[in-house]
Amino acid sequence: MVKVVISDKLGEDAVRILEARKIDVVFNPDLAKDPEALRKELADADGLAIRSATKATAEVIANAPKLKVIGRAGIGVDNIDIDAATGAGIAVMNTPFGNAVTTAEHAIAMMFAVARKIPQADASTKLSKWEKSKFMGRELFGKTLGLIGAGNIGGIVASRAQGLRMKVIAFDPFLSEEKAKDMGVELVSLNELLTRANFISLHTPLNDKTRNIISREALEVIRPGAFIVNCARGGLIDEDALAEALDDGRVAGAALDVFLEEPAKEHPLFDRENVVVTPHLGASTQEAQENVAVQIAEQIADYLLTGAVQNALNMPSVTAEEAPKLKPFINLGEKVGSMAGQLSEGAIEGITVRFAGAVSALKIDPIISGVVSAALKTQLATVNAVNATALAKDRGISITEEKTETSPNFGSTLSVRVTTSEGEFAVTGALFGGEPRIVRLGGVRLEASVSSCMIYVENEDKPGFIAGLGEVLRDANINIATFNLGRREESGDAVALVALDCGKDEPPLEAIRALPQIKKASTLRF
Ligand SMILES: NC(=O)C1=CN([C@@H]2O[C@H](COP(=O)(O)OP(=O)(O)OC[C@H]3O[C@@H](n4cnc5c(N)ncnc54)[C@H](O)[C@@H]3O)[C@@H](O)[C@H]2O)C=CC1
Ligand SMILES: O=C(O)C(=O)COP(=O)(O)O
Repeated sequence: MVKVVISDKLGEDAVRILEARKIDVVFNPDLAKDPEALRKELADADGLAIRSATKATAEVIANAPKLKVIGRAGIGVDNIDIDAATGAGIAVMNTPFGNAVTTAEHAIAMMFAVARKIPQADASTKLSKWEKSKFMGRELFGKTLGLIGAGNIGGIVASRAQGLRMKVIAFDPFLSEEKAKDMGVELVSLNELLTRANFISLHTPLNDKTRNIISREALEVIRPGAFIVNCARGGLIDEDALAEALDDGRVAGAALDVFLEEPAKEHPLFDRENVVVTPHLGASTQEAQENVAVQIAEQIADYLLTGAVQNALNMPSVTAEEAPKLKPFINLGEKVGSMAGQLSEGAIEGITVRFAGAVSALKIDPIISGVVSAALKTQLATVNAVNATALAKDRGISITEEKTETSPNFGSTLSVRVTTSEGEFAVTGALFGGEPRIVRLGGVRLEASVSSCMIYVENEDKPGFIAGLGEVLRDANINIATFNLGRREESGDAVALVALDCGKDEPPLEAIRALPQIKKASTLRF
């Protein structure tokens, strides 16, 4: 039975959806705080569903041998070691839209809260102090809001702020001028944003480029009296430098939902009058939590049960409708790619995948990932369909795709040409009744199914070869399962693809190579 561990406080709907799809669910939010217990639970788990409290570190991933998918019920994935997951062939998914409105609303609420000192006034009034003159605030109308990051959440914040008649500027190097114009947002440099904005709101992911984007230097040039709102990630702000800027009045106030270390039960910034804080509540509304729980449970179940991929950060998307159509071609691609990889000699420099016929109309990225992964497996132990194309790119191996709508003799064919330092080798396959068949091998036509232990032989097309090969295999007590021959021309070069019942035993390659007509012999494993 497929098993999914939920180690964070996800909405109950997630359990209901997974169980309805006959998945065994372990729902234990305490696991987020107990890495040892989490590791034990993950020893036989296929999926892991989390929010921000669980840290899916390289160590956690290394101890989860069956894990196939990590689903983040939310947006930020900085608590997941994506490189480690990719290396282990684990899909990492999030729910990019489910909590975006809720988080944008929280940022707007925090902007009001800090500008009008609402939490402080609330606490004081409840203590019967009625300090009306103490809580003089600032108006948002007509002020400039500077967004650092204007994607989903930043974009929603922009539209709400425009409704409040704020002027919105943004620093976002990945946002086009055209999109910014559509949003009614002026794109500026970070420096210009810091010097112009009355309010600054952060909405980028946390990564190596954005860590400490509000640095000590940034706080030195910030417009005096500006307010800072952070509903993205704690690591975006240098918290020590912010404390100093708040103390000397350069920053008028800060509203923080997120902190460098969470849970933040004690924090130097908590003592300050001009700081408003919430405990990472950005996504915490009933609506958002229902959305993300339902979405991630469906995405995880779809992936584990049908192969459909939605909102993955480390692999191409495949819809539930596409998945069953793609599955046989992914399987074919793996066989053809593996055979081409195993039969090529020298360091792989390029892989060309040619799609002919009906397959060319399908989504080919997942098939290419399967081909590349299988072809590289002879050279790279850690390659898998999730990391294959990235790994190939890293190593300077070119991946080329070619498509043609027609395939003269078959409904569809898939050809893989592997180019190496020594030359090139091409294999073509097709589906017969949904099963992979090799239909062309090194330029020679034949027709062979693929089995777990095979030998590939190139020989001179002369009488006596088959008898000789049969004798060698008989002497080794290895049964021939199927024998497929093809040749370039009469009495020219021939190839044979022989399936053997050899289990784990190695075929007697040296004896085969010693036969008089043999030019080349290799073992193939699938
Ligand atoms: N407080 C909370 O509970 C929540 C926090 N978040 C945080 O909000 C972040 C943003 O979420 P979305 O808007 O949905 O993501 P998004 O991916 O739609 O937008 C992020 C934007 O940041 C921009 N960006 C990336 N690198 C940048 C850089 N170096 N400088 C400036 N801009 C940069 C991107 O171009 C993009 O437009 C998430 O990554 C997450 O960490 C998200 C949901 C809830
Ligand atoms: O979706 C996000 O990125 C969030 O930060 C929300 O975090 P949470 O699910 O509330 O722990």
